[in-house]
Amino acid sequence: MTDEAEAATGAAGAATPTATHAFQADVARLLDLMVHSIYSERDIFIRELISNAADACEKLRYEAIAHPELVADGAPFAITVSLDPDKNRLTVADNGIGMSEADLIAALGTIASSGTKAFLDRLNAEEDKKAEAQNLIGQFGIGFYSAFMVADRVEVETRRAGTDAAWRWISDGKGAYRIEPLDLSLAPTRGSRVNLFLKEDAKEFLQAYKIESLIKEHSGAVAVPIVFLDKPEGEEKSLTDGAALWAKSKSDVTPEQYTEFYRTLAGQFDEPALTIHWRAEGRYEYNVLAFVPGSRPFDLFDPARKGRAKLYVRRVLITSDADLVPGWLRFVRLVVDTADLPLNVSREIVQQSPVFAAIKKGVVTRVMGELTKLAENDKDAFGKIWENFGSVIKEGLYEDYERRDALFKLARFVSSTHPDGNRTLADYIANLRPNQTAIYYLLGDDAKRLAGSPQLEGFKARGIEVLLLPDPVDAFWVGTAAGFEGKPFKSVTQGAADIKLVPLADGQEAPKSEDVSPKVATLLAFMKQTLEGAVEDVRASDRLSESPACLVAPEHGPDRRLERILSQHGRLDELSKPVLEVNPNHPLVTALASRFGGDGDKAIVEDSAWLLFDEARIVDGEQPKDAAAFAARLRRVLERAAA
Ligand SMILES: Nc1ncnc2c1ncn2[C@@H]1O[C@H](COP(=O)(O)OP(=O)(O)OP(=O)(O)O)[C@@H](O)[C@H]1O
Repeated sequence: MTDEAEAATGAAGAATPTATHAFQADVARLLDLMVHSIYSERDIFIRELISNAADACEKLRYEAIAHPELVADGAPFAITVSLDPDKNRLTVADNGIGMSEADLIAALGTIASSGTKAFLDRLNAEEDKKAEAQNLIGQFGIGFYSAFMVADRVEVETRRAGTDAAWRWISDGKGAYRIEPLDLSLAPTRGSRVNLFLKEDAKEFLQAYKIESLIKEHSGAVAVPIVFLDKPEGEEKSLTDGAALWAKSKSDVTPEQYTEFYRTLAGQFDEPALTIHWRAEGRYEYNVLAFVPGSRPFDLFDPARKGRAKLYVRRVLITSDADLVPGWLRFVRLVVDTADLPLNVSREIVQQSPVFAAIKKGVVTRVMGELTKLAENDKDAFGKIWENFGSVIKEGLYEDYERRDALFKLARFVSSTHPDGNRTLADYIANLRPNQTAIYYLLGDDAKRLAGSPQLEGFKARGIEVLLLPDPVDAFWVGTAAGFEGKPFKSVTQGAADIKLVPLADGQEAPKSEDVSPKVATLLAFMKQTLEGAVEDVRASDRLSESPACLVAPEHGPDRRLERILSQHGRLDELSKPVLEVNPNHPLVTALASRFGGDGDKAIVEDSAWLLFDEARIVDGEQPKDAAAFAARLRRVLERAAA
């Protein structure tokens, strides 16, 4: 304990005794990792503490709108980082909101940071946890607890703005922390001081040049000025001015500053894939700085589908969680600052105002415009964005009717003829075959497996391109979209294939399904009878050329993939029966047709009908209908073949 700490405990301890609290189990686990491991990326503690200090200042700036007395001392917001080499101490102090005793218990004993939660989830999912942690830690905003990577004791001295009580939180990061009252004469006037007593192997963080360069590198874009003191009673040195980057003109901002700012904003430590910075002028005026991340944020597929957008009104942070982009753009990280919204109403009311709606619309239009421009001018850069976020942007095809056409122009697809992706619908239309009347697609859950689907064979033979749609959202937009450039979307697994009029790619004439031999027709009728209850129909196919059979949905039934998704989510009780399409020219089918007759042969044909049906299910990614019966049939057929 520091000298001051002892004095304070002595002075105020009599009135309110020191209380010891155990850390929440998850925190204890996290701390154990911090305390016992040496991380190559432990530098990050400084950016985390500065980011908390900046948040504390922004919170107070907001509260002071309704309660100006909270900042009556008139001290400008600042973050001070100071070193005391004799005491082995590094301090990050702020004059922000501060914490009450209850705040301390709620904030510094539990997992508050979403980044920390995600980090722990990843660890849970990994086998070799510690080794993995080392690689991961820099990518997550793991918050306050990162202090224990470099400190063997942390003391937080804090006073909630506007109150007359101050507290000291003390922990060595080993399972418990204590909170004791702090004499006001030793406490900050408002805000917090986070004192780190550095570990033996972390003395490098007492070197002024090291800390200065870390702060400039990681926290240069923080919106509160940062001051540095290399020793007690040393001279204050201003490291950053806390000017709002978004309010500067583009020519005054370097790419490094944009990247730093993106990292603080996104809590993600890669490079932004696209930076969009503009000032809107006209009816409403606002500054926007928006980024498309270089990689997927960990919460991209959270059911809440929330983004991270900061709304400032005249430099006062109103909320870090503003509803400024629709769900399908939730990966865009952005700041909007405007003078056109009122400051003296609640966060909720601000976001219900027509001005807010107009800004939101302006933001979405601009982001869409920039994405479209990038797609035209730099295919590779756009391709990377699409790879990370295409499956999210496609949600807009379903949800945002107004922007659907613009989104269709943006969308990229993998197709049967272009397995590497990057196909636009315009490319598709330019590649239509003679007499082709629709844009064909195949839904599934894995583009690679889709590429091998038997349902594609007849299309391939005719050189018809088929879009392979592997994302769950595809099943929804494709079912509601009217089409593109006058061509409807049509599933290749639904109804009869209407491709007879399209000539084969090799110029040969395709056999027609209606021309099947009487023997095959009899076989199909028998198969239908055998599979009764499991299929709606058994019929000759136009879409197969190599495989003997496949399953498709009835003409007016929903796509089978859509049905499966709905049933997995409990929104459909019963799947509709599929149609088994059989290739009338396949050697297996013609052989079965000619053997069909005697009683013994009937048994083979029965087994074959079920096996073909189950095989088609397996190829579609499903289980055989009855695994034991499937195994018995397969064995019987193999025994015969081996006899
Ligand atoms: N300097 C500070 N002033 C006031 N409160 C603080 C300070 N530092 C931490 N806190 C409180 O402790 C909580 C936990 O901090 P931590 O850094 O672990 O997560 P976080 O900052 O909430 O996470 P995120 O990085 O996702 O925003 C904060 O939410 C805040 O309430």
